[in-house]
Amino acid sequence: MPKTRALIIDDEPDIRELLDITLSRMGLDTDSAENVRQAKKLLSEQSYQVCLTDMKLPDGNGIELVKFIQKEYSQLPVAVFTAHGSMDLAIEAMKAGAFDFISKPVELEQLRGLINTALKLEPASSETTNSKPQNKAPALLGDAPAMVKLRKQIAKVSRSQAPVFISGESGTGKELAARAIHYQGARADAPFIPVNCGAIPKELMESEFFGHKKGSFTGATSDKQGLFLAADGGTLFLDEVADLPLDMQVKLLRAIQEKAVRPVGGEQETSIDVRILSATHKDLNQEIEHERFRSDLFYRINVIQIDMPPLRERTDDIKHLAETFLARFAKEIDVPSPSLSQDVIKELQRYSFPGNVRELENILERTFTLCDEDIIELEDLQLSTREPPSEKPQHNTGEVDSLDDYLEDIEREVIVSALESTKWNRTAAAKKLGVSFRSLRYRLKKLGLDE
Ligand SMILES: Nc1ncnc2c1ncn2[C@@H]1O[C@H](COP(=O)(O)OP(=O)(O)OP(=O)(O)O)[C@@H](O)[C@H]1O
Repeated sequence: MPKTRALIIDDEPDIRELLDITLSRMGLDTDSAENVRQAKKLLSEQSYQVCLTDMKLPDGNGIELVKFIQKEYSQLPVAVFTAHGSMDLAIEAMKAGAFDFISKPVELEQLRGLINTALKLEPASSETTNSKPQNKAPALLGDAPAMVKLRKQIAKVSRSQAPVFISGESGTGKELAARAIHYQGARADAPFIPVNCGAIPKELMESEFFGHKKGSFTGATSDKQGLFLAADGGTLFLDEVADLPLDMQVKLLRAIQEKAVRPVGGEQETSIDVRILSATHKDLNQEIEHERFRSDLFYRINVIQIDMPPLRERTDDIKHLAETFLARFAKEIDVPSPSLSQDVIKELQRYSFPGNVRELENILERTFTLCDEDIIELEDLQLSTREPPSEKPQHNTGEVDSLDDYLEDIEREVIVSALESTKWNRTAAAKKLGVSFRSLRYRLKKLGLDE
């Protein structure tokens, strides 16, 4: 079997030698070039699996070379060396298509990590449909041109280590897109850690992100790892990133730039290798204008931006999405999937869906639960009477930790009481509760009471 081959481009002989030794010890064959001209020649003669290039070369610069490789050898991951602290060039290189960057002086452990990640990349597929299973990431459905473009974009950025910022209205599938990027990329076997930045109490934030040492504050009864370390080797998804308080934004920026974290109450920094994906439904430019979000952090996390299209702009996808959701609900309780009447489909296509795909999913779940017929008709849908959902509350102000859990507890209590009073006769209990048998069966399953 041919050995894996790497191309090293740097005009300093010492660096070339150091890289050559390190990569050879990792079992790679290497070639080196001291300028762009030599590099292009080697690229035309040999096939490489990874390429490392310096930024400043005697006859050109690294970014031009990255662009050239992107165009001519798009399968080849190329990483650039940057002077320590010159984040601007690193970001520019990643925007141009570099797979990653590494600061000089090169830390060998970081270099090995980078090479290993690059070698895990499978050849890019030209596939833009969703027939390919994305193991742990549910498919991003939709054949509208915007969705086809989006999946292409995701396939491309999943081959890079660049931070990606995902913008889009609530419920458009931002988390789903983040999962797809992670599970299609070289980090798929490492953890994907999603964190809702708006849901962490302010005073616990630092410890949640960076961990803490036992005894560092009241309540710290043991060491805690923190989200960055939990995501080491994998991806940290900062959902609702606009909700981070300003002081936390500073600390986060530092951790991302230094690629290291220090736990609360700890002395030592630990290096981390985490890809950062982030999202918000808010307009971050506006947040920056109002000084609620730091522009330096935005610049750092928004190396590549992906925009999720709202559902009302791709109405042709609604029928397929709706049928897929119904089939899933039906499968969960092992009944045949009902179909949608033409009027229902038209009505759904007319509706503006302020809550996007999540709202469509919720509407259908409710309709499926309440309707016993094989065909769902307009009156089952009750769309026109629906109020657009209001903004999600940003903080829980009352004593309820989660409204969903709270409502589920009430639902469970009422159902159990009805079942007890009917000696667990589900048909009689459904009647007593004024719901259909199928609806009760669905709820029992959802609440884990179906045993
Ligand atoms: N294109 C799609 N195909 C299939 N399901 C989708 C699609 N887009 C969104 N969904 C589903 O809609 C729901 C909401 O998606 P998701 O949580 O990813 O949205 P979001 O943009 O992150 O929402 P929020 O801004 O509220 O956090 C999920 O159940 C998800 O599976």
